[in-house]
Amino acid sequence: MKKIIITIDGFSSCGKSTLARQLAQKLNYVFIDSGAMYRAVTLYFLRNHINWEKKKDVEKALSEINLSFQYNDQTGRSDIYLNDENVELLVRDMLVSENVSAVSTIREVREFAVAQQQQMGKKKGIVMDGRDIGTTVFPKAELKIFVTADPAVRVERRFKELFEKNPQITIEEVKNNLEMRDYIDSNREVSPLRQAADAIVLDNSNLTRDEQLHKALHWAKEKLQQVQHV
Ligand SMILES: Nc1ncnc2c1ncn2[C@@H]1O[C@H](COP(=O)(O)OP(=O)(O)OP(=O)(O)O)[C@@H](O)[C@H]1O
Ligand SMILES: Nc1ccn([C@@H]2O[C@H](COP(=O)(O)O)[C@@H](O)[C@H]2O)c(=O)n1
Repeated sequence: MKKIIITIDGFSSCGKSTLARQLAQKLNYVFIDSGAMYRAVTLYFLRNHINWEKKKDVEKALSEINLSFQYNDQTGRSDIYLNDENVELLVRDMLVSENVSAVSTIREVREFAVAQQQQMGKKKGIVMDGRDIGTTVFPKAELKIFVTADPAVRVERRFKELFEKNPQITIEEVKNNLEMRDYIDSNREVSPLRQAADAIVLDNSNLTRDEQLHKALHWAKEKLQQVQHV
């Protein structure tokens, strides 16, 4: 059976990774959270005090970074590794969230990440979520989904998730971070967050996780049927 590439883009915290992970599981496809790659690069820059305003420092730092995803038996999910260290939890830290969008504006960082993402999709059978997956990484993807949700709903969902790990966190902190990232991501020069012209929009403000999966799975099955006849 022929396989396809599915891209899921959208604003911060609208449920892209949740949907992409579940969809990949149902289809027995690879799931890649491209945001985790930008987060891991940011973690490396912060830890090593890299001055990311300086192109040479960025290039040297990138040459020292190896990113990979490895399956975690305990969680049943793929974790991001930075130079053989599992940093899946560390990259979700607020300090990383505060800096990741600035780091993601850097052309060299994007070229570094995009080249690896395209390599991962060579054999198709992949669901990748992010900001520029349907526009830049896989512009010819068979199925592109652009997820949206009401900003207040997005803040509430992310707050609920982070509060469980850190009861000190405030809703203002979460709201400011989402707004800042959405602004930088949408306004950067290289590969800004955009809805691809051929993407299907999925507003999940009032949908459960199961309902959004059901819709996406329906679109994926339709696409799969079409490509078998080509
Ligand atoms: N339909 C839904 N209803 C309620 N909560 C949801 C729904 N979809 C996802 N969530 C929850 O919302 C939060 C954000 O989801 P997720 O991490 O998948 O978003 P994202 O778009 O990948 O975010 P980011 O780009 O910021 O990493 C998570 O806590 C997730 O469990
Ligand atoms: N394709 C992508 C994916 C992510 N980014 C940047 O990384 C940040 C974190 O991503 P999450 O999906 O984990 O929220 C995001 O805010 C972007 O700045 C990107 O540029 N391109």
